[in-house]
Amino acid sequence: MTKRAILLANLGSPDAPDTPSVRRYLNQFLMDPYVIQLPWLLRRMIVSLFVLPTRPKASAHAYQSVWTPEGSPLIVLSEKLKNALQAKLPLPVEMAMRYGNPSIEQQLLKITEDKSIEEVLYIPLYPHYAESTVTTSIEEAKRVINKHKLNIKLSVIPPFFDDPDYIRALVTSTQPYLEQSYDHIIFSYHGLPESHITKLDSSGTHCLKQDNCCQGSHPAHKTCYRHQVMRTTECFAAQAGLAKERYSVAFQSRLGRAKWLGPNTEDKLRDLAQQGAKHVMVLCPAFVTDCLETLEEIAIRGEEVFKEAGGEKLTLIPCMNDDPAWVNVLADWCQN
Ligand SMILES: C=CC1=C(C)c2cc3[nH]c(cc4nc(cc5[nH]c(cc1n2)c(C)c5CCC(=O)O)C(CCC(=O)O)=C4C)c(C)c3C=C
Ligand SMILES: [Fe+2]
Ligand SMILES: [Fe+2]
Repeated sequence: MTKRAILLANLGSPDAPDTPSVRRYLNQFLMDPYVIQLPWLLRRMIVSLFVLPTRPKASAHAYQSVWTPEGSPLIVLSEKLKNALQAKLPLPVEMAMRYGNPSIEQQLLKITEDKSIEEVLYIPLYPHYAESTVTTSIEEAKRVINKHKLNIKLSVIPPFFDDPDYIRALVTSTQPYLEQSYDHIIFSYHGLPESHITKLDSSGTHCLKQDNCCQGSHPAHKTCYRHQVMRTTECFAAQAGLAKERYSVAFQSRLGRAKWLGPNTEDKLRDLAQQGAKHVMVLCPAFVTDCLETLEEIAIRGEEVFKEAGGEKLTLIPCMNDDPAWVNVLADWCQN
């Protein structure tokens, strides 16, 4: 039988919540051509002239508000997930970050120290397809394998946005919150520039051409982030028995001047408060582990926006993190 190891891959955080560390992290992250999809010189100019002079300080401040004694929430929670999965499996399990540490290079080299490993089952921890998450993680793993001539087969778990096991785990981990009383739930997904989606539509006539283009089936949906988040929402609502008027979809974390997917989460929070909602709950299914974007952007800043507009309470529904239902799903995927 093939001897296999598991490598979970998440996005990554700065090494520390200070301005120089955040500057290094943002430089690595935003100079990735899959993230800012512009020619190198233009990307270099935008990152150096418009992002690095101011954003590292502001982001460091945001990171400080959620940093834990053990480190960045994203890294700490990813590590917990890895440990919970390792406890269920007789195979080596490692966790790597696309940006920062522990790097994909470091972890693939660690795995292949055991010369009997023949295959790495690679799990990018993103339910939905995007070049800025899934593709870049896979390409980085391939680069490392080629660079070090590693003698392993890389098998990749594809985006699992409508996988029934994933949906069931998401509903199970959310259930205690669904039982509370609330006015509305926002499914807040990380946003994307619209061009990241339209450029992958080989027909050139489908993606984002109409409001309802993401419904039904179309070959372009294999790489359509918007379709995939709509499917997750639809499957979740069906499984949890959520009525249509009790939830909506919005997109967070917009950056820069390009046109991003909408509606924007902050605008949605304001609208809901102005329509009289007092208690909103926010679920962020684009992330499987809590991170800056959930703990700071939604639970701290989102709550401020909601309250300033007249709302009373915002509840962030935690990501699946190391919930046993999710760990069991991952363990099944690893064994089959
Ligand atoms: C053009 C910029 C960005 C794209 C495209 C993008 C896509 C994208 N990101 C995630 C998941 C995460 N992003 C996180 C932080 C973060 N994202 C961007 C920019 C883009 N993301 C920046 C600049 C940052 C850093 C923080 C900041 O300065 O705002 C994180 C959290 C990291 C952490 O340490 O906690 C996650 C997770 C997805 C899923 C996605 C595309 C679908
Ligand atoms: Fe991001
Ligand atoms: Fe679409």
